[in-house]
Amino acid sequence: MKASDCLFDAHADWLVNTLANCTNPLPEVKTQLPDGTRAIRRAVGVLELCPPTDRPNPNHEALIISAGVHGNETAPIEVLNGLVTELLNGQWTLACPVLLILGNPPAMLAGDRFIDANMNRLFHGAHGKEEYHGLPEAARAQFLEEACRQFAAQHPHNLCHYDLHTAIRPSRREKFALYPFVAGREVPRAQCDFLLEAGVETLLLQHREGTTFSSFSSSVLKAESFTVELGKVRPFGQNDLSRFTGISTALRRRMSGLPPVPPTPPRDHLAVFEVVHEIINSGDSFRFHVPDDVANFTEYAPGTLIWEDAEMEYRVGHSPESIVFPNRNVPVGQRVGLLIRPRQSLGA
Ligand SMILES: O=C(O)CCC(=O)N[C@@H](CCC(=O)O)C(=O)O
Ligand SMILES: [Zn+2]
Repeated sequence: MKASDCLFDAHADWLVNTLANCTNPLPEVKTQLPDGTRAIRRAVGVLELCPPTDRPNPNHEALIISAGVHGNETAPIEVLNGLVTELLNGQWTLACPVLLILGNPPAMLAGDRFIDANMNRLFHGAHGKEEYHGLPEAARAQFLEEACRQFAAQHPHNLCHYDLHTAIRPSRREKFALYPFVAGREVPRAQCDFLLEAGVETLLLQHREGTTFSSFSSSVLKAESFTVELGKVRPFGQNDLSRFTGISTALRRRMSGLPPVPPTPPRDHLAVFEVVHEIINSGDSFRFHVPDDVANFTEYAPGTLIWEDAEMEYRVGHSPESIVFPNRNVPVGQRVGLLIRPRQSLGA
């Protein structure tokens, strides 16, 4: 029997198995690949793979790679599933322990960002809030946190987490990563090189801890974590996967333990931005003056009115500011968008 037949249903791959069982509490299944790699399906959409202990791990690292935390962001799901299929077919050999996650299977099946609550606001303990009590997405976020905690306890050194997404809007910078805020933390050079290798030429430094998956793994597990935006949201089967070869090649290189490649373009090519202002839906009187169809990284001139409510307004400050993730359709108290500006250096 093939390893994939044991982990999934016969003739199914990981994604098919995940979608077919998205509301089933699947039991844990363990198997071994012909090369000795241990493979554990911890739950629906959660796979842990560990090379034999005598195999070198040249980059001395462990990886958490997640996709599908938003169910309609399908390209990264297809990328990750493709890597799992190659690995289980023996096309290359795993060098480091990996925890691979398809975040929100019911939303993936529905083709929606989420079912009841945006799962990428439920991490870092937020799943325990009263308002989310009893929601399957809160239970899933809690489960994923625990799976990551256990993985991190076994592999505490050089743990990295890449949470792969695609954006709702088009973007003037197609691929960009967000670095969660942790006081005093600076972005390691090797991570910048990896982003460039993956074709991600823009980095946005977050300004405060959040309730995203990457913020959780960064703050709690001390991982080097990034939310990586790889293009635009499209339904399953409608992605041009040739636009995602950068990330899949770079992740395959990391998983198979090959050495880092010198950055092309050179490291200085990484454009770095910082958050100037986080726009929050303040309630009934909140008015957002950014049009619905504006692209990420659209720049606004000093003095432009961005939002107002009964008590205050926000205008762009002395230098231009760009909008990222504009979305007026979020619950009161949640993020409507970020205003950002270029930053001269990483400070690292
Ligand atoms: O395009 C959008 O408006 C959202 C795309 C998306 O899901 N982005 C993540 C970013 C998470 C972070 O800030 O690290 C999200 O909103 O959850
Ligand atoms: Zn997303």
